[in-house]
Amino acid sequence: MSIITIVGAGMMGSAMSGPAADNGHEIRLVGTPLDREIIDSVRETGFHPTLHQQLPAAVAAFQAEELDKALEGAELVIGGVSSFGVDWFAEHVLPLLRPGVPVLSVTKGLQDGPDGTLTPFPHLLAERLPEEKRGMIPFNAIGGPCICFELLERRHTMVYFCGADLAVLEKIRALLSTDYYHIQLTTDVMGVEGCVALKNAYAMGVSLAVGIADREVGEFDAAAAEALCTPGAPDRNPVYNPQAALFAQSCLEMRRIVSLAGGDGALAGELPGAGDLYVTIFGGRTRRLGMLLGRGIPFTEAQEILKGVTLEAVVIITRVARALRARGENPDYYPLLFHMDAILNDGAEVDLPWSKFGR
Ligand SMILES: NC(=O)C1=CN([C@@H]2O[C@H](COP(=O)(O)OP(=O)(O)OC[C@H]3O[C@@H](n4cnc5c(N)ncnc54)[C@H](OP(=O)(O)O)[C@@H]3O)[C@@H](O)[C@H]2O)C=CC1
Ligand SMILES: O=C(CO)COP(=O)(O)O
Repeated sequence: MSIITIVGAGMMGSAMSGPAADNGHEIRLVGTPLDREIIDSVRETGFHPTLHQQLPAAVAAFQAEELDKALEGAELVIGGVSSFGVDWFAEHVLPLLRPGVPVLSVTKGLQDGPDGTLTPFPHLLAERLPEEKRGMIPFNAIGGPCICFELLERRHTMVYFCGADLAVLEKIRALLSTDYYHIQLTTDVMGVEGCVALKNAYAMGVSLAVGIADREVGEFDAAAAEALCTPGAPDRNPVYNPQAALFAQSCLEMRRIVSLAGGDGALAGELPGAGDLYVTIFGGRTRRLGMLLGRGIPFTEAQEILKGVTLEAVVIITRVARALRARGENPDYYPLLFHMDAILNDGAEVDLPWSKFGR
């Protein structure tokens, strides 16, 4: 039995309590200052209000100000924030980490630099460690298709754990592996993290086709809004050829971008790329944004409709398009990405550049 501390009580961080509990560990779930109500609820009844699921009995909940106490004796720290919470994590959590205790993050995203570099979060966090702790904390991440609800329902789920040191990754796998949580290991952090961040961007791109087809059903009214914004609602006008073509184009562009950034581009056709793209198109939140935009709803209006929903696609599309521009890359090599950037950042209408797709 080990102590595992999860920092960030959002949906995915909290869902990691499933495999941790099934391995018999003591689990401490710490909220960010924004997670106060979640922590109150978990403390009172064990119920997680955004996951709408009961957390395992082994979970003890802590408010943000109890972070130091929750980290005492921990053998693994799981970072549960979204890309919007990475600065908070760097500022408030990094200074409290104990040397030698590994971090495993669920966060999917990349940070771009002025020269067009794309940095995965494990590298970014390592750079932001206080001087006296540099090199003393191994940062690792989880990448791959894993919808939080299903992990907590103990559905078969296969992911990668990535980090610089295979021996550390082996130890973390031993803490969390179960007969339903299948974990592969790799030291290709850029490959895995690049793919899983980019799939959020491209899940929006593929879902544009669903919204475009929905235009044929009628005006954008209450029924259309419900069909497009309710998780799991069936498509009103199901069409698959355009989605399949966009899916393939997404894999092609992900391969090019990940290779350019220094990762193994082949992963774009495997679990972190195609696998995670598939699950996000069918089960993720990003899908709703793509469908609304495809329906012809301007981005600012779509944002308003989806207020409160975590949408990382917007950030990743903006950052990666900016990085590719900074590198002087030919936009015709990434036509779907640049079209998505124009829709979000220049108010462009959805008009998929079909003639530019393919090799
Ligand atoms: N949901 C899923 O199925 C999966 C998600 N992921 C990844 O896991 C990460 C978390 O996603 P998920 O749990 O779904 O998202 P949630 O929105 O449920 O949780 C996000 C977490 O980050 C915190 N956070 C957000 N903004 C800030 C901020 N500005 N300062 C401090 N903390 C902040 C949240 O606090 P608060 O809730 O109060 O905003 C919360 O603890 C994402 O990067 C996502 O891509 C990976 C695999 C699957
Ligand atoms: O990353 C995810 C599944 O692996 C979840 O995607 P969304 O952010 O679109 O919900």
